[in-house]
Amino acid sequence: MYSTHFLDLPPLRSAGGSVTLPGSKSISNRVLLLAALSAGETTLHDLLDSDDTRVMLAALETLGCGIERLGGHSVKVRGLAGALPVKAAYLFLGNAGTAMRPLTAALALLAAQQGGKFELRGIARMHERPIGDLVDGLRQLGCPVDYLGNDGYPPLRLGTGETAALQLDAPIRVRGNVSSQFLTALLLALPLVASQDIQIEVVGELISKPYIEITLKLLARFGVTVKREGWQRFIIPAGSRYTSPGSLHVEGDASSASYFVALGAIAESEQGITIQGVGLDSIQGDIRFVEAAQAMGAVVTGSANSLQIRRGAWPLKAIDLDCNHIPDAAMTLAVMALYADGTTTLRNIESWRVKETDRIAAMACELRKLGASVEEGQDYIKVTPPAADGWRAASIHTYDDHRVAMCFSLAAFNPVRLPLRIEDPKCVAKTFPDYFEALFSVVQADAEDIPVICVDGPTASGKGTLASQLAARLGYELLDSGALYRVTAHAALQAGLTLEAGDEAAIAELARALPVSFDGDRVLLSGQDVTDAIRSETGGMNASKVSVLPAVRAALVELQHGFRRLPGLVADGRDMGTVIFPEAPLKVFLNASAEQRAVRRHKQLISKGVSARLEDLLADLKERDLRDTTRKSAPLLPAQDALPLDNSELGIEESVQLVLSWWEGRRPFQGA
Ligand SMILES: O=C(O)C1=C[C@@H](OP(=O)(O)O)[C@@H](O)[C@H](O)C1
Ligand SMILES: C=C(OP(=O)(O)O)C(=O)O
Repeated sequence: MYSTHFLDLPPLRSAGGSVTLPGSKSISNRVLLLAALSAGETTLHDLLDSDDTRVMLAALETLGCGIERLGGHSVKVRGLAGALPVKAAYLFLGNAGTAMRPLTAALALLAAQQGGKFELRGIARMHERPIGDLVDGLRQLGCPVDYLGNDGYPPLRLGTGETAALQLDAPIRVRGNVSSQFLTALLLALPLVASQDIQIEVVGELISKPYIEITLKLLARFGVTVKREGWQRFIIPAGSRYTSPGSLHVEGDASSASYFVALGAIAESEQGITIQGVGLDSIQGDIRFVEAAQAMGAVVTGSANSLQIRRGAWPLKAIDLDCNHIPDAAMTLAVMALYADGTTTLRNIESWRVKETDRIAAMACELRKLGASVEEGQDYIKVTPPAADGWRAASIHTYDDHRVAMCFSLAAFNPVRLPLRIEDPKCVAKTFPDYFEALFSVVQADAEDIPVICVDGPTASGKGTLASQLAARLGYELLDSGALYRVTAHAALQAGLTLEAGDEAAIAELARALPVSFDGDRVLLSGQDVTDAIRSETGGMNASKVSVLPAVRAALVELQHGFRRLPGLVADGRDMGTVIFPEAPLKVFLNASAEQRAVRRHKQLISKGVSARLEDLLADLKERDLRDTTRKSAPLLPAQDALPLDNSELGIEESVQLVLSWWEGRRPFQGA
């Protein structure tokens, strides 16, 4: 997951390949709760692992449910069979509607039935998301529910600690026009108390109906068949009781699929995009996003459990669509609309206003930043794409809304090839923590569009620390080119070669196919950890020796270019700005006095328990400086356009901030 403050996407060119989607949020949280309420054990496979499911799992554990993590997205749940071993608890449910609403109903009923008292809270936004219609329904049933903040919103107290008589005779009336999750919550909870037939009557128009279908299908998997009359009346038969199906596989998330369906519709591609884990047999309503994408021009084929998408009509065709049945995936249509041949209208989406943020306002604001014309109404949005010269490089504010972050990433395909900034990319953790990794695995940018920051400088100048900090803050790849020379020298010695000119051709041969890889701070050669061996003083001297050999330097060029990957690169070395990435948009030449560098190296060695004499280190360092600056091939020199940074008197954070401010000055997003 990218936990940076922002993630800059370079303009993207094309896409192709296959992604496997994480499990469906809606199914994961429903089956977790159903398994917890059933008798016996249920093993759930391919469960979503994200913020929303973590709060559900933590809540169930707090309530005394046995949860065993089996690894690889499988979890074994030991059900409570409807009995409450823990009668009082405080539960934090983040911003997960699929945890807050169903747990409210289940715990309110169980608290009344068995004498319990529970407090349910979430993040600030959860306390602005309505729950009054559900609470009204629960109060009709005789459940004590108190608002602990504002009336109609969480936090809530359920139960008093005493039992309360439940009134199951009269139909429970629940409004369905704010969120379908209130009806879902009652449907999931009422089988726990169905000593008689229980009727639910939906008042007003029910929204997001396909989510009720998911609920009914999963209830059936756990042995409860609800009778229904259209969308108005639902009857839970007397004697309903949850029975575990033993094990259950969770489908990939159809709402998450929408970003990759859209990608296939937008991006040029030879092979198209394949989505694994969800397909035409899905029980999730958002699978019908495919029809909307087809209407805009996508060419989609599918099987039970996978989808293949290719670009068809281009530009996309503008549509006018009632999106009430696909409220989550419809946000993706609003971004596809940027590539359409006219104005796209998405209707009947008032529920957007009470989700992770006011999504109609948020989408309108961010689409306008990109240059689109947007009209918003209480329950609709109309998007007209920017004119060819009207696109702007935008910094997309994401409002702690995973879907805003995910759908706007598709704006990086803009025809004028502007980069795009996604603020707070970690908000995708709600349902798809590795969204950007998945995106980068199937999209391509032109190499020259992928930004590179070069940090060159002499030994012990602090390049490594500065470069790795910059890479971490920007979410960029890191190339420690010095390590490549160290590994080459190590591999050459292992192969019985000398590090002298006589073996130059053989070392170069070896360097060309160097089986090196990086795993965080660890350096691997043919999968073997060689970090300590190459990071030693001798390792450094050996690197300096092979690095004077021109054939070796040439052999490593391609390997180094290969590190220029999405979303960007910080390259640390001695000739990054002069030879390897001469067109890099920012080059820093880092330096400090030889004495300062020797002192730092000395401290570093002492802290590792290696004894060393300061005078020796200073002499070695001067020797290396001389060799590096006077070698014939790519001597250590600042690039002409490099910015000098003498960090003799600067702390690490000061240097990092300074370079980040230089970088920001070269980005097009100022004032966004
Ligand atoms: O029941 C569910 O799993 C959901 C129902 C929908 O909410 P509304 O019914 O509030 O539209 C949807 O937006 C949400 O992401 C998940
Ligand atoms: C509305 C959403 O979430 P929640 O389940 O919290 O309602 C969503 O995921 O888009």
